[in-house]
This record gives sequence, C-alpha cells and structure tokens, in this order.
Amino acid sequence: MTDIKSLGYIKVQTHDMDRWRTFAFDVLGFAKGSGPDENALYLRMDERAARIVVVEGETDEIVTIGWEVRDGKALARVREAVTAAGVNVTDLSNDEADARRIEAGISFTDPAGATLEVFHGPILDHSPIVTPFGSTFVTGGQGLGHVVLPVMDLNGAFEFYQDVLGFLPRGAMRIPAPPEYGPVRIRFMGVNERHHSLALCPAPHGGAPGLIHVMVEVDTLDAVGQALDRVLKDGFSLSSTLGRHTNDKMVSFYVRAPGGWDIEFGCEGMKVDEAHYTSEEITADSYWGHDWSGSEPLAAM
Ligand SMILES: Cc1ccc(O)c(O)c1CC[C@@H]1C(=O)CC[C@]2(C)C(=O)CC[C@@H]12
Ligand SMILES: [Fe+2]
Repeated sequence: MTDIKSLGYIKVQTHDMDRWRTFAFDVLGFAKGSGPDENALYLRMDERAARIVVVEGETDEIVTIGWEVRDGKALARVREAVTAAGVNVTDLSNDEADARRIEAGISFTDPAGATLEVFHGPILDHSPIVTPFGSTFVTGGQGLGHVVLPVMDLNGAFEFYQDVLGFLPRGAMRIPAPPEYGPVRIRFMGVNERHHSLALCPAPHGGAPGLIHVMVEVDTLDAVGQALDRVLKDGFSLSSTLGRHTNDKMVSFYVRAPGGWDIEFGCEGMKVDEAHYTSEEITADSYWGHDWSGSEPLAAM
C-alpha cells in the first residue's frame, strides 16, 4: 500500500487575482483561509488553513500539487523511493514548510513535468469554517478532491505514480484516437476511499496551465445546484452541464476558472472499499448530462 494518504493542497498562479477572488469566494463559496503572503488568496474548506492557494504571476498555471503522508517516517520512505527512481528530490526549508502550514515536505518533478510536494504534519486552524453560502466541503480522509493532469507519455506517468508513489489504478476510459496509436486511455488513480484523487489524461503538455481540472466536493446536491446558479448569474463560463459520472457516481458541473482550466464542483461521490474493488474500464463518462458542447477551448497547453 502506498504511503500517500490524500491530495493535501494545491497552489495555482494567475494573472487575474481580482477575477479569482470573485470566483473563489462569491461564486464557488470557499471560506477565507489564512497564510503568510498578504497578496495570495487562501481558500479554506476545513480545518486546514488553506487547501487551495492562489498567487499572482504572469502566467496562469498549476504551481504545486501537495500529497499528504501520515508522518515523518512515511515522508522518508517516499523520499527514498523517488530518489531510487532517479528523480532529484529537494527538502523544503523550515521557512517553506512554515509558509505551507506543514511540519515538513519534499519537492520533485513528475515525469510529465508537474511539480509535486509530499508533506506531513499539516497545521490546523480550529476557528469556525464560515463558508459564504453555508456549504460544507467533503474532505477528511478523502483529501481536498482530485486533480486531472495532461500527460504526453501516459504510460510513463502511469507507471511512475503506480510503481514509485504507490497510487492504485481506479479504472480507465478510452478516448478517441487514430488507430495507429492503439487504445488511448484516461487513467484514474486513487490513494484512499475517494474513487480518484488523480487522473492522467493524454493531452499535449507544453507548460501552462499544466492542469485540466480540479474537483472539489460538497455534501449536498442543493449546494451544487446553488453554486451552479451563481456561476450562471455571475457570467462565468460553464464548461460542462450538470451530470452524473459512471465511475465515481458523482453529480457535478465544470466551470472555467480564470486561467483556462476547469473546476469540477460535485457531490455524492462514491466511496471505494479496497477490500472488494477491481479496476474497471467505463465506456461512457456519464449516465446523464455532462454536455461539453458549450465549453470554451482549453488554454493552449
Ligand atoms: C469521465 C470522468 C469521470 C470522472 C471524473 O471526475 C471526470 O472528471 C471525468 C471526465 C474526464 C475528462 C476531462 O476532464 C476533460 C474532458 C473530457 C476528456 C471529455 O471530454 C470527456 C471526459 C472528460
Ligand atoms: Fe473529474
């Protein structure tokens, strides 16, 4: 089994902080979190000081994906495994760990070029979690949600996440491709009861944004519907209509974040029982809904 327990935090960069502030707090309904950088946005979902950090920059892209382990020994094992795979690992300094509200962490690059951090010992904020519209996020052992990354060499990345980091395959879906490519699949991968904490999607990856979508889950369908109302009212672009996925059973919509990638906002995700689960290939993304026809093109990757 893997030492990675969950998706802990992500950091994204944007050229449009004002639009992001509106998007995060007035539309999606994250609580205001805290952190050391007075110019950053700290999006709070639970007792963590922040689950999503948004910083200003010239480009719009994913900066870091933070994966959580149980403790310092687990962090040392991951460090060892990544180093043994020939990947250069950097230890976060005390100041860097403080800024992330964690005890300690390491940093390295995955085969597709994403900057990963693995950390332990998140520092908690016990003040009430006051979300602007009263929604409650589903996190805990399932982590913050899932990320979907574009990868050119899907098999290389899939092997790295399985063999080096210990992620478990949680099914796949074929996507249309010219026959000479052979079958091309999106791969879903999990580390806890959440069906997938990571999906790898065959797509060109030439830098920004380096991210296809981030999923966050709330605890009621009403909270999803109310967020969808705010998206439409405030003029954010709906990438996909509401629908229910066939693999994780989640009811969700996708909205274009400032920066050319999507937030998937959903509820009713299933919980996987590893004792009985086997990895299956789905042949449709959804039972109903999820109409992508109105989606704006992804930012040039
Ligand atoms: C198929 C599926 C199952 C569970 C998910 O959480 C989920 O995000 C998806 C959709 C994955 C994928 C995507 O994000 C980019 C646009 C894609 C390729 C489509 O056009 C259909 C499937 C979509
Ligand atoms: Fe998703």
